[in-house]
Amino acid sequence: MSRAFLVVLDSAGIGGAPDAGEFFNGDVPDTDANTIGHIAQACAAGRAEDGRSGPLQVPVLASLGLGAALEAASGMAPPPGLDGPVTGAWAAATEVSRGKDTPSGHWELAGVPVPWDWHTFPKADPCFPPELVEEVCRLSGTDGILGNRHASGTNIIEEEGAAHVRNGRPICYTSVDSVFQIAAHEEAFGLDRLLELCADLAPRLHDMKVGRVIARPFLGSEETGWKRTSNRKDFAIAPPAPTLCDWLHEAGHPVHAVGKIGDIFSMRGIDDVVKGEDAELMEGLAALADGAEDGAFVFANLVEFDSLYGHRRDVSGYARALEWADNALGLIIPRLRAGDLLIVTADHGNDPTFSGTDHTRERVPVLMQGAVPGGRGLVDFVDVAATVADHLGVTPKNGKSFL
Ligand SMILES: O=P(O)(O)O[C@H]1O[C@H](CO)[C@@H](O)[C@H]1O
Ligand SMILES: [Mn+2]
Ligand SMILES: [Mn+2]
Repeated sequence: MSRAFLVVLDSAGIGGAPDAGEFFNGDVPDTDANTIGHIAQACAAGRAEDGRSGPLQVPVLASLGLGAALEAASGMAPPPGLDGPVTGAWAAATEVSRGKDTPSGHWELAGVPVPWDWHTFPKADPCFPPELVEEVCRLSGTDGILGNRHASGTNIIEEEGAAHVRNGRPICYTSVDSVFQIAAHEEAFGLDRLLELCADLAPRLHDMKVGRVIARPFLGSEETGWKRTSNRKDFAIAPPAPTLCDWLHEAGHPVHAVGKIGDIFSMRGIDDVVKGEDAELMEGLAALADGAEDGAFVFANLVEFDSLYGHRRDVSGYARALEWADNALGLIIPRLRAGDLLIVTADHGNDPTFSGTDHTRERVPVLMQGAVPGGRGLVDFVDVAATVADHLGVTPKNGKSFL
């Protein structure tokens, strides 16, 4: 029996979402956002020269069909670096869930579109209701909170880090996503205390249809600067129905998660999880390519495209990360066995050339190694789940297989 590997490059969208005009960064609709397309254009124009140079160098993703998927999704002619011959199987997928966030994207890729409207907090200052603030204070034993507004996570640590270390109040903030995020110093506040606070708060926020409470621990000082650590933890609402992980798990297939996947699916239908920074996750993925059992499903998320570069609007950084991942995937592919299927995709966009600091509503690439080569054109997110299930001999509960 063969295996299936589903790798999500978090936020690597390819533009063209038909409903992008209904999603915003500040006052600007996401209509023209195109994460991969705009990064490739910036690279080709010499506008992404920090730590790298010239056209985007992603020969593996390009030969799997990234440029073709980009063109099918958005009509953009593939820029230099994405314009070579295609030998893989590819598609461009459209999302229907009403959120441009990580859980919506992943659940729908796993066969379960989100049936509800997420609760988001108003772009006001303060943005959280007083009862919620009281609950945070009660649970954390503090006399107030810091933040209480929409913010970028790295900016708010700059703004509130010193006060936090002085008065011990947790830094609470949100974004256009359905999230309640708490940043706290690992030593001054305590990592375990932060994780416990988030775990205790999560049920109340999930009842409000807030998708995630996210612990954002950091270290450092005002003098040396602040740095977020990889001890981030997402306390996500559970998927509304059994997902691809459950379909396969119930049919007796081992399911291995890499990265945030365990949190996103509340560990449902998942046997074990590899954690760490993206470089460690990529090593974990390579080890699973070598060692995962026959019939296994390996589901990986690489988050740093989004967290380190997309939200920070860092075009060179995003391009460097894509080039690094392309090289690493090129080393993993030869380690796959005959009959294995690898799908590389994304969960939403986060165009680093775009206005604001939030995700962007986009179509995503579906690049396949191990399927019959050729283009499948425009498909649905749920078709990815159907394809993986079909490949492993399990009848999909949703979607159409590409095989
Ligand atoms: O700016 P940071 O803290 O990275 O936050 C970002 O990360 C959140 C969860 O992925 C998003 O909703 C966005 O707010
Ligand atoms: Mn994401
Ligand atoms: Mn994000």
